[in-house]
Amino acid sequence: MGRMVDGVWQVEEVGATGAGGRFQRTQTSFRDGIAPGGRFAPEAGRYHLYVSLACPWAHRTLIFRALKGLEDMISVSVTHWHMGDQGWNFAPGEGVVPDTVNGATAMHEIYAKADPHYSGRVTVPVLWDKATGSIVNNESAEIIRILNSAFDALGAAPGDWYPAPLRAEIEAVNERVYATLNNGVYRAGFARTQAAYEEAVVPLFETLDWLEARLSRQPFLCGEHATEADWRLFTTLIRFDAAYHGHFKCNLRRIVDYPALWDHTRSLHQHAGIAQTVDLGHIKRHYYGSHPAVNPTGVVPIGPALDLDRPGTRRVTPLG
Ligand SMILES: N[C@@H](CCC(=O)N[C@@H](CS)C(=O)NCC(=O)O)C(=O)O
Repeated sequence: MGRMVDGVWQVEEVGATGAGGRFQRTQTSFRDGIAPGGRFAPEAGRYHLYVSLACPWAHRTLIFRALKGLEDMISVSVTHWHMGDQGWNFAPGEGVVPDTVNGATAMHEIYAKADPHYSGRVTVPVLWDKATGSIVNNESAEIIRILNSAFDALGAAPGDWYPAPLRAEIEAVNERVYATLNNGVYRAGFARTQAAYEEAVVPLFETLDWLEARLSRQPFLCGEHATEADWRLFTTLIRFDAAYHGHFKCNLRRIVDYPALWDHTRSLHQHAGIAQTVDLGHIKRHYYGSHPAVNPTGVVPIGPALDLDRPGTRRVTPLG
């Protein structure tokens, strides 16, 4: 684990903390879009995704690549699950897909190639442009919106997961889910004080209760149709019982204890192409193995036994 300072990799401890032992996530820095006539134009074969199968933010982008049928248009490299001194890297391992685009052995080389003076965190996902040799975007919330529509004219699969009539509601749900759940699990897990932990974990379970009530009334977060908001929730829910419940001490309840949330999770997991984006082996080995301050032995639990194949009852279709 580490960060870059003026283009040079520096090793540092995982889970950088701020005031009062609170975990603080830093802003991402490459924020371009893909649009006809722009610096980054839509083109089949031009873009490449760097992901970790363990990472919930990277997982969103793999899901959108699958939803939009972009597998042949956008290539992918998958990092090793273990984030050690070199950060995300391509050491050989089960499910690792090496970097055939830049031949990098670690992700910090990709950031240095995009900007030789880059300072900041080296995170996944990264959307890379093979034509200019640079990073288009490294913010998953923006990458999934790019994938949702930028390749439609080139033959991407139909389906708008961020439809105009539902945008305000999607944003409102995203805001709460991001703050208390997607990022809330990290705030609970990386807290260095009892107060910082409780400050994160209490609202986290309030949000799960709120979501359970919502999903008991309607199949998806914004009504009858699945949207981006459901997929953003899904990447946290699918990791919850396997990693966050134990490793990050989010253990008031499990997702399998919430009938509607568990059904929602299984329904999304069973949607075409999605199960192939989920790797619980990478997920468990990454979390339990990469955070020595949280789990010094690095021992990975064998459970839980999750029946992800029990049929979900919600039919996953976008509005548009
Ligand atoms: N805002 C970013 C966050 C991505 C992120 O934090 N990814 C984690 C992996 S789950 C990472 O790469 N962390 C490495 C680090 O912070 O050094 C996004 O959503 O794309």
